[in-house]
Amino acid sequence: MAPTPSSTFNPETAPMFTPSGLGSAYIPNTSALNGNSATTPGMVPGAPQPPLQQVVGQPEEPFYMQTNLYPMNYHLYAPQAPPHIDLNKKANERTVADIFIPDRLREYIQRKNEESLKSISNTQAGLPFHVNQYHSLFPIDQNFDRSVKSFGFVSSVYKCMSNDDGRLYAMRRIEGVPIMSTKVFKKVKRWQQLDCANIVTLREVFTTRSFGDNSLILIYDYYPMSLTLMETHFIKIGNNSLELITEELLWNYLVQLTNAIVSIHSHSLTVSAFDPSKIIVTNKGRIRLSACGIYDIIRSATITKDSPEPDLKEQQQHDIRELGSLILNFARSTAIINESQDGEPKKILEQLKFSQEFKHCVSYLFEEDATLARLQELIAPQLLRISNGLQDSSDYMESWLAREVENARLVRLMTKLESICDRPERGSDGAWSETGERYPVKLFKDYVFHQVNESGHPVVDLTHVVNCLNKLDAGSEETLLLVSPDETTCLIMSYRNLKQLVDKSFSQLTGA
Ligand SMILES: Nc1ncnc2c1ncn2[C@@H]1O[C@H](COP(=O)(O)OP(=O)(O)OP(=O)(O)O)[C@@H](O)[C@H]1O
Repeated sequence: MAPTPSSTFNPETAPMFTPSGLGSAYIPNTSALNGNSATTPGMVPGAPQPPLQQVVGQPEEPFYMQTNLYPMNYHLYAPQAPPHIDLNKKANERTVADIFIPDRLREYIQRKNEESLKSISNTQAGLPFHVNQYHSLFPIDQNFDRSVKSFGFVSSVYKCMSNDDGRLYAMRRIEGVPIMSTKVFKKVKRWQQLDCANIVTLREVFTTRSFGDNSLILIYDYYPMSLTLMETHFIKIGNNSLELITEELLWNYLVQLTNAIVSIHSHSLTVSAFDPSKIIVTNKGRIRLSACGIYDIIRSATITKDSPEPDLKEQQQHDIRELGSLILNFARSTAIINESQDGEPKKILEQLKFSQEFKHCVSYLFEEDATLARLQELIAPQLLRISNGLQDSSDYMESWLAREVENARLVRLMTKLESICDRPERGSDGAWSETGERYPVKLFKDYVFHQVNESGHPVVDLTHVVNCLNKLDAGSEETLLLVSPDETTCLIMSYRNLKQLVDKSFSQLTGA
């Protein structure tokens, strides 16, 4: 039967515990999940609490310094979320799953990782083994569409890996662009300098014959599992359900695209076209312009000698109208519009069930003298709402990141335990595992992972496992009784001593 650890910790006599690297941070106590109901910050569960006057009686000393008198609760999980994020359940409502990343978030991240790892045989796909330093090409164009509607040339997108830095990139190949001189790349440097959260960064542009033709290649940052706005709202791909278009969503898009356009214009560049198949959704509600720089290159490559250089101001004004058309088209797709009113933005907007502010803002984009400065004023009230949502989302992610940091230290500890115990090459060395310093570690592993009940049936209790590993990691003074499987050997040890044995054995293995 599994022995029960006895708690003999005495805070009066225990040495001060400040694990290296963790400093003396104040870590408040947590919950029933941690296997205790202690409520005083900085106290070990079950330990007597300091008398109140001890805290009140020394006002000159800050509270966190007083907690140094007691071992920190490093074997406990830190509380998971800021109070305004409703993750906190009552102690009796918690399960061990609560200390791991929520299933939906985990699944989402895993699917992204799987997407990043997808590969295909180059010969089977008829793709080159490498294009300059980029290799492992994988087509991410789900439509297998060879139309020339977007740029006037056939284009395709591949995921690829760079041999230079081992990172994944999105490679856009455009077939047959007549590039006669490097002059057509004159604006590329400016595009590369853009640093905006709503623009996919352009990394490199070159031409290649690797595909057996003259292809123009543009290398962009890669966002796994992203879909275009068209695919998100209008074209069903695989199991994806089409997302409903609401006013809130369109405000969201308008704010993000305004951010992109402001950044592009500030570099004396232009968007040229707000094509919904060239805007990708990289996360819930997060959009990015995905084909930056292409229109400039194609325009320079196909321009005839006598055509005048287009006026930058006019082109930027055109961008604002294009943005208006994109948002208007999305808005009108939510209702059946009287076709006779077609073409008149104001008349179309009148027929839609959107707020007056929204209609006013969208119709402003079609005015002759519309400016980005005024547009930013019109969308300002929405910014607070959107910024609030973004901050909540970032807090939520950080809280789960904090959990994963806690879990990651257990993985490191288990790696140490696994490396130390049952090493086949040390089988003949009795001092290594069976009788020497490693023996308590081996018994501890049994105690943690191989519990059985009275009838000898396995007991799998994840809370017990997590608790024990956390206590070992923290080197808690709590003692536990370790019993050999044949019940002939019993050892009473503290987690602190066990931790020393684990560290010593691991150092011996690594030769540290
Ligand atoms: N930087 C990127 N990272 C990850 N995926 C991307 C990136 N850029 C585009 N994609 C994805 O590649 C796929 C193909 O993009 P593309 O621009 O070719 O769209 P399309 O609808 O096929 O348009 P076209 O008809 O012009 O080929 C889309 O699913 C898009 O989400």
